[in-house]
Amino acid sequence: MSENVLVIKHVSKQFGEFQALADISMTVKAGDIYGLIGENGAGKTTLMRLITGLSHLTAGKITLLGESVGHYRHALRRTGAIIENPVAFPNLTVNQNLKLCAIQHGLAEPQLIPEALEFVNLTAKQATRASQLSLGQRQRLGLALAILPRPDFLILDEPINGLDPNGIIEFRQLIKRLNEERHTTILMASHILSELYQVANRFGIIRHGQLIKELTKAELDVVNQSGLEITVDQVTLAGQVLDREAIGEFAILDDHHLIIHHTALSAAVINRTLVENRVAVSAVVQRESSLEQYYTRLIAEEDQADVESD
Ligand SMILES: Nc1ncnc2c1ncn2[C@@H]1O[C@H](COP(=O)(O)OP(=O)(O)OP(=O)(O)O)[C@@H](O)[C@H]1O
Repeated sequence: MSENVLVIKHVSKQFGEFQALADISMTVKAGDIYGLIGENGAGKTTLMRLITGLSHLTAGKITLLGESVGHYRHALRRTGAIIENPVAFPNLTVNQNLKLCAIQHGLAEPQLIPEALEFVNLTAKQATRASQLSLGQRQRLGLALAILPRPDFLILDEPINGLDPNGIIEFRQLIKRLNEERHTTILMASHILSELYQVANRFGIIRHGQLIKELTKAELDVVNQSGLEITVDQVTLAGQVLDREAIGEFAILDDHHLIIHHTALSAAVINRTLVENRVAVSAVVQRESSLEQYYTRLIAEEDQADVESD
C-alpha cells in the first residue's frame, strides 16, 4: 500500500451561497487512526461524503488509495464507511444484512461473514432482526458491515454516539484491534474527545469549514506538557542522566521538576536509573493529556482572533 491512503488538496464545498468547506488540505497515512474534530456544523460529515463520492467537490482534489475522486476504480471497494447512520436494514436479521452486503460487494468468500460477526462479537445475535438489537449492537452491526470486505481504509462518522460506557470501551477496543491486527487505516470523527485521544495517533481540527490545526498525538502531549512528571533534588543532574541514558524526550519544568513526554521505559526503571546516578527522586506522577482542554483553548483563541479582526 502506498504510504498515503488519503490526500486532500485545497478542497472546497459550496452549498448554494454557503461555503461548507474552504481550502482543506490534509493527509491520512497508512496505519494512521486520524481523529477529525470539530463542533456541530464544522464540516466533518461533508468532508467524509466528498471522500466517498456521495457528494461532489466544488474545488480541489481528493486522492484515495492512489485514485482520484470521480475516477475511483478500486478505491471504494477497499474502503468501508459508516457515515451518519448505520446502514443495516431493520427487518432483516444480522446474518441476512451481512449476506446482502456480501452480494452487493460481490464477495464470494464464505468465511468473511462469520469472521466479521466474531470480530464485533455478534455471532450469538446472527438470527436477530436488526430492529431488535440494542443501540450498541446496532453500532457493532454497522461496523461488521463496513469491515466485511476487509477494507484497507475505514471512515467512521461519530461511531460511538449514544453508546453507554461499556459500549464505548468495546468499540474503542474494536477500532484498536482493526488497526493493529488488520492494519486498517482509520479516519474517525467524534465529539467524545477523551475517546478520540485514546485511539487516534493524529488529529485534525475543523472550524467553520477550515482545517485550523493538524497535529500528532506526540505533538499534543508536548504542547499539553503531559507524560511522566518527576520530582528530583537536582534537576540539572537528572537531565544529564536522562540524556546520557537516552531515556526519551523530556523537558525541565523548574528547579525540581521535569517531565518525560515519551519513553519506552517504565516509571520504575527510570526511577532506578536516576537513583543509581545519585539523583534523589521524591515523586513520579503520570500527567494525562487532555485533547478536550487543547481543543477548547484553540477554539477560544480563534474566536478571540475573529472578534479582534471584526
Ligand atoms: N446538502 C446540504 N445543503 C446545504 N447545506 C448543507 C448540506 N449538507 C450540509 N450542509 C451544511 O454544511 C455545514 C457542515 O455540515 P456537516 O454535516 O458537514 O457538519 P459536521 O461537522 O459533520 O457537524 P456534526 O458534528 O453536527 O455532525 C452545516 O452548516 C450544514 O448545515
